[in-house]
Amino acid sequence: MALRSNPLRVYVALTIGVFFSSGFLTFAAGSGISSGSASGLLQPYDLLYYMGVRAYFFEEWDKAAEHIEKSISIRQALLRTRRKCHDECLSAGDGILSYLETQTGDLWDLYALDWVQRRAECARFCVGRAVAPAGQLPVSADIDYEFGTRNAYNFLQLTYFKLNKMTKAASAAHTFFVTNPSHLEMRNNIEKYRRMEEVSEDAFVDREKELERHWEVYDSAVQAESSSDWKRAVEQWKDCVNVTLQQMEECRAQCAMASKTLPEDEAPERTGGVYEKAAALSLSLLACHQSCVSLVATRPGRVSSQEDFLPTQLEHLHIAQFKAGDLRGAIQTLRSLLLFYPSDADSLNNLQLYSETLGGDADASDLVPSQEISRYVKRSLQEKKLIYFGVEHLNFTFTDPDLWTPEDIVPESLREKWRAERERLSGTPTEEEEETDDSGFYAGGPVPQVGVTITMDDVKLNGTNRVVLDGVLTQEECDAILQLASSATSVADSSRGRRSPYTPHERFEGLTVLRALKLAQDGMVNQSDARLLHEIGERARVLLHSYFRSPTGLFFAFSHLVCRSPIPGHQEGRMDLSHPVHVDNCILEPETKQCWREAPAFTHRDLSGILYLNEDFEGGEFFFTKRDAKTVTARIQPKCGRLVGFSSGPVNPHGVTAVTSGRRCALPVWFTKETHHRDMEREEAEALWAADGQSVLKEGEKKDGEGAQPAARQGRSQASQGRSKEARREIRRDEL
Ligand SMILES: O=C(O)CCC(=O)C(=O)O
Ligand SMILES: [Fe+2]
Repeated sequence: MALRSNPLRVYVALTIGVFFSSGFLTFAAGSGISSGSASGLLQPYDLLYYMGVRAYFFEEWDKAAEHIEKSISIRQALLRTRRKCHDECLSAGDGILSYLETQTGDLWDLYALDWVQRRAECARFCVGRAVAPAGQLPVSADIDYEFGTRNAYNFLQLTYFKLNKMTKAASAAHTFFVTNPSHLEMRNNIEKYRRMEEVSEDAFVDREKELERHWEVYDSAVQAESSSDWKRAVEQWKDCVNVTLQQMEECRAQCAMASKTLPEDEAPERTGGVYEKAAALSLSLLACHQSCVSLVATRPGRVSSQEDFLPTQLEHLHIAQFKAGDLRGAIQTLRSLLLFYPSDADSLNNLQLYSETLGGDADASDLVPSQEISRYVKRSLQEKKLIYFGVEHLNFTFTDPDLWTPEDIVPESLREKWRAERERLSGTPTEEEEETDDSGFYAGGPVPQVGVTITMDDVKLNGTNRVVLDGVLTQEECDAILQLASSATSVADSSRGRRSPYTPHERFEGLTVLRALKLAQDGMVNQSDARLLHEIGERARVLLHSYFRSPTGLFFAFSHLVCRSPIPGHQEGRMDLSHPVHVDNCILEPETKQCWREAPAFTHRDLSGILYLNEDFEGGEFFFTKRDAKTVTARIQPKCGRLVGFSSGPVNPHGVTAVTSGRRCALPVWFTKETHHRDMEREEAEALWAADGQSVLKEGEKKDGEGAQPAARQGRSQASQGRSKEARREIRRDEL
């Protein structure tokens, strides 16, 4: 599992550390919390999860499986309970509704917010009957993240593998992979499970499928549509709308109990008195409801939601109904769609067309919008109205997830503010925005190594914070590293490498410093070559740190020697890239030119470098583009000793053209300014060398005179002493 760059690995280890030192787990174990429901009430699932993870790190596999499974099932039971309570409390506080009809102005808002609270209280009381008090407390953001990213299944996968329960391991692997599709190691693990005789195809089930059912229906609706099977498309789209509405309810049901704090810590002028605090609670509950729009519209493993999710489905549905000859259905669907966009010209035209085709029958009373959609839109508008009241008067912040919200829901004063903001922004040319880099790097510093030259700078590379340096390695050094790559590959796998994660037409071999060291310890590769691999990375670090005038220390975030080679027989008519255009620390959306700095991107990477080792291959050219991922701004042909460096952010989208013959080897290096994101695997290698009496750091210092980096060096050596054990644990977790 390539979790080395995932903050979570650190998190798991740290959490365990904290628990140990506070004696919390000892207390928990002593107090007999070993099952989910000793008292008949649901116990806190987060505690069980921690216990499971602890057992995992102690390699107590049976216990790990038991606790983690229990925490998953208790969490699911908790979600079900909340849903049941949500449904039971739908009418709570409805007495207040009659006041609402008669009140206006601030009093209306007061009553409305009170009504929101009554419902939430009812739900909390109801949940209290089934869940132990500790289980009712909001879980920490870390636990939310663990379950949100399905990391529990990541642990379960290896746990079951160790227990030799391959079917369960495969199912856990698949479940994790659904939300982590770029997880290279899990993909490889899944391939291994597929090759196992005892694992049948049925094993690859998504254990969390219930929550994603609407996507399954969505995809089959699209499929029916693309094969022009209109009758089936109608059924599937109808189903999709219904399931989406249900998922929305599931999601909203969790809000009454979701983590939420009274804004006590905020400045008094912001939170005011009791009324403001109570209002803030109700508002955050409403905002939580609204956020379900985006959550439900985000596919597992994606970061951005599908905009206008429900209206889009209605759009598809009415077209399918029209094609299938169900004009009455089409009219009804269009009327539902018009609830979202009442003045949409296309919908109105279509409505007219359908009505004319149908003759005078179109106004029949049964052709009204669907009740569910009417209720959905009405409720959403009510919520938005209240929320915008809070935005206007109570400093509440809210990002509306919908595109269809009518203007008049937003108070005039807010609209005025937004207009001014838009005008201010529209004066800024987008091109200019593209070129600003807030990384803190500033290209043009000195290059502190004899023989290294600056071949291309920002001007020649048409961009910001980019450089090409030559002469970083000698030919002998390149040859030694290439030899290391070959030896490591022939040891690792007789089929010479795995399929590339970026293209099916290439193989991809990766070698980290730690792996090289271990191979050297086993006598499979030269010890001196393994050390050279470490040392040249360090050389790149010192050069780039200096050239980009980094204001802080730079730590290795990750690095591995990578060779790419074409798979014979898969080369004809290749249109793909060896590495598609991407940005190293965010997810590039070329259509909008946005770059999302969020998982699964390696968001902590700040500076990137690629140190090339050879040129005897075809293709494999490195190129920079603009944010559209199309306009190439510079091209660089790899060769021995050439180092491309650039800041890892959105000013530097880049890619690699297809490697069509030969074998292209390079050492990508990524650096972070944040010490806690540094690469612990690399540190473990350093610690092992140090324990062997071979001071790698000293050698690095001699070579590049990196006296200017005390922070980095200190960080590394401290970590070598204190954290190598954790690092080893983490690595174990990655391997099958
Ligand atoms: O190999 C190269 O030239 C670039 C690789 C790259 O961009 C990456 O691994 O992120
Ligand atoms: Fe990259």
